[in-house]
This record gives sequence, structure tokens and C-alpha cells, in this order.
Amino acid sequence: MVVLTNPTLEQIPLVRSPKHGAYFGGIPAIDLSAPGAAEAVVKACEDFGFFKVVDHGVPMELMRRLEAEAVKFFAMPQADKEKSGPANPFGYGSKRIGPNGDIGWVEYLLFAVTSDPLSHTSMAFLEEPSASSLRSALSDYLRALKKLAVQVLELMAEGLKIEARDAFSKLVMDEQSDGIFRLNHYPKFPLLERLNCSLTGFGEHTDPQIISILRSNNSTGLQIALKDGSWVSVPSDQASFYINVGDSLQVLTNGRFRSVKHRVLANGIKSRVSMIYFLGAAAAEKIAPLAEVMGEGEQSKYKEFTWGEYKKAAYTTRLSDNRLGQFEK
Ligand SMILES: C=C1C[C@]23C[C@@]1(O)CC[C@H]2[C@@]12CC[C@H](O)[C@@](C)(C(=O)O1)[C@H]2[C@@H]3C(=O)O
Ligand SMILES: O=C(O)CCC(=O)C(=O)O
Ligand SMILES: [Fe+2]
Repeated sequence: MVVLTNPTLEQIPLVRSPKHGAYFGGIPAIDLSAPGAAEAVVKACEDFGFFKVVDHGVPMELMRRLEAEAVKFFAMPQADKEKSGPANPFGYGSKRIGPNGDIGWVEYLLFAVTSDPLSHTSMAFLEEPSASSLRSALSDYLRALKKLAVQVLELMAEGLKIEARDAFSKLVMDEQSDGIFRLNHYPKFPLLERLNCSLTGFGEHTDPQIISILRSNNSTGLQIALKDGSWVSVPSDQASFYINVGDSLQVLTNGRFRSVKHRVLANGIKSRVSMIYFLGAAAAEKIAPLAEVMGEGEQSKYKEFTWGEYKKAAYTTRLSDNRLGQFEK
């Protein structure tokens, strides 16, 4: 890997290798209402920690409306966008990701999401009349995605033969559940075409929460790491959602589900706009393997911790750090 020292790009790592890698055809595409969906979800979480949800019933109009609002926001003059920043942790951010020195070719808006999607007022600008269309698009989108999250989490429980269908979903339905919503914009960087490489948009990491639900415009860039450590490119599909297993779900399943390592590469051809809903438990919730997923005599692979403790520790780490490492037994 080389690093560009152009002052505009500061120190953002360039990824040389094949431009976007080969597009991976093996990502499971699951229709949640099809027979065998629960088993397919479990297999996808074990094999990849990642899958695509098709025919999900979320109106395309909701997705397009929010995307259009994001595009409108990111097209504003830099000084106006910065009125909503810096992201500490919520608000507008550009190039700097998190508090510990990570950088990428990305600008973003981060919102806190409480159990009532309407009260996601973590930023003063959302209260302004000029933001009313973004606020309303966000509320409608989050409400629909919360339902989708519950459906996915219930299928996971069913597929794992856990009697309580809400074993996972109740964690995100809790009044105090801790969600985050993120709008990312990776501007295209035409010089990359000539250099024959990509630029790190969002460096490799796992998501700390239970699951994340990702939707992007028809632009590529997302890559996931397979079990053997190789990176593969995820084909873009603006009509579908991608589900990431997060660190918390890996622990809840005692490592049976895999928290997927992923990253985003920016390119010279098309800007990428993604929207990601990260669903976390309540701060006081214990994150420990469910008794029902443990085989006879199986021990937990992790020390006991609450979501609040994990999150606090996560914010002291760099993106690519192995956050679960310090909680492993
Ligand atoms: C470098 C960081 C950014 C992050 C907080 C952290 O210290 C480590 C985890 C990062 C991450 C990855 C998934 C989500 O994008 C995110 C919002 C989250 O919950 O954990 C980010 C954090 C962030 O950008 O603030
Ligand atoms: O923007 C994307 O497509 C993914 C970004 C991501 O992984 C994140 O924000 O945690
Ligand atoms: Fe992520």
C-alpha cells in the first residue's frame, strides 16, 4: 500500500492492486419471506457475516428520497456543511473518521438514533425549518428499517433454533437501545483513473453493534474480507439492503456468526452515497453468548461486558484495530 502525500489528500492510503478487485458473485441474496430463509440467513452469517436482502418490501421511494436529501446536503458549500460539524461523535465530518486519527476520502453525517426514530435530534441543524425534508425522509426511512431489522433478527433466532423468537430483536426494540445512522459521501476522484488505483474511502474495520443495514446508490466501492482474509468487491444494488454482522452479534452467538471485516474504496468514475443504520443494544445490556446457542459444556469465548463498556472501549481504538480482542478469554 502507498500513501498519497498531496496536501489535498493529506495522508489517505491509496490501494494499488486491482482497481476494485473481482466482483464477488457468492454473496447470498435472501428473500426474507421465502421458505428456508431462516436457515439461509444463519448460513450467510456463519460463512460471511454478510448478506443481501432482496424483495424486502421497503418502498424504493423512501430510499430515493433520503438519498436525494443526502446528495442535496453534501452539495452545499463546505462552510455551510461545517456548521453541522465537527462530528464528536455526531454531526458533519470530512476525511477524519472517529477520534483517533483515521482518515479517508469521505464526508459524512452521523446521527444518534434512539428507540423512537422521531427523536433522533442529535444535531441542532435538523431542527431548522430548512432541514425539515431531510428530517422527515430520515424518520420514515428509520421507521421502515427498524421493522426490517426486527424481521432479520427474528429469522436469525429461528434459524438458530432459539425458542424465543425475539432473543435478538428485543435488544434493538428496547426503549434504551443505542442506534447510529450514517450518511456517507465518497466523491469521485478522477485522477485515480490515470493512476490505476483506488483511494481508501473508509478503512477496514468491523462494526461494533449487533447488525448494520447498508444501502448505497449504484456505485461500487464496498469490499468485504472472506474467511481466508482475501478482499472481494460487493456488486452495487441500489434496490437491496446489505446486512453486516457486528461484533455484538458475534459475541451473542459465541463466535458462530462472524463480525465481517469491510472497507470502502473510492474511485475515479462515480461518487458513492451510502446510508447505514447501526443497531446497538441498550448501554446497560449484557453482551454475552445466549445460553441457547451454546453446545453442551461449551464455554463463553468472551469476558462479560455491557454494550456501554464495549462502546466506550471502541472509541479509544483505531478503525482497523481488533476491538473484540481485549474482551476475548
Ligand atoms: C475510529 C473509530 C470510528 C468509529 C469509532 C472508532 O473509534 C472505532 C469504531 C468506528 C465505528 C465503525 C462503525 C460505524 O461507522 C461507527 C459509527 C461506529 O459505531 O463504530 C464508527 C465510529 C465513528 O465513525 O465514530
Ligand atoms: O459507506 C459504506 O458503504 C460503508 C461504510 C461503513 O462501513 C461504515 O460507515 O461503518
Ligand atoms: Fe462499517
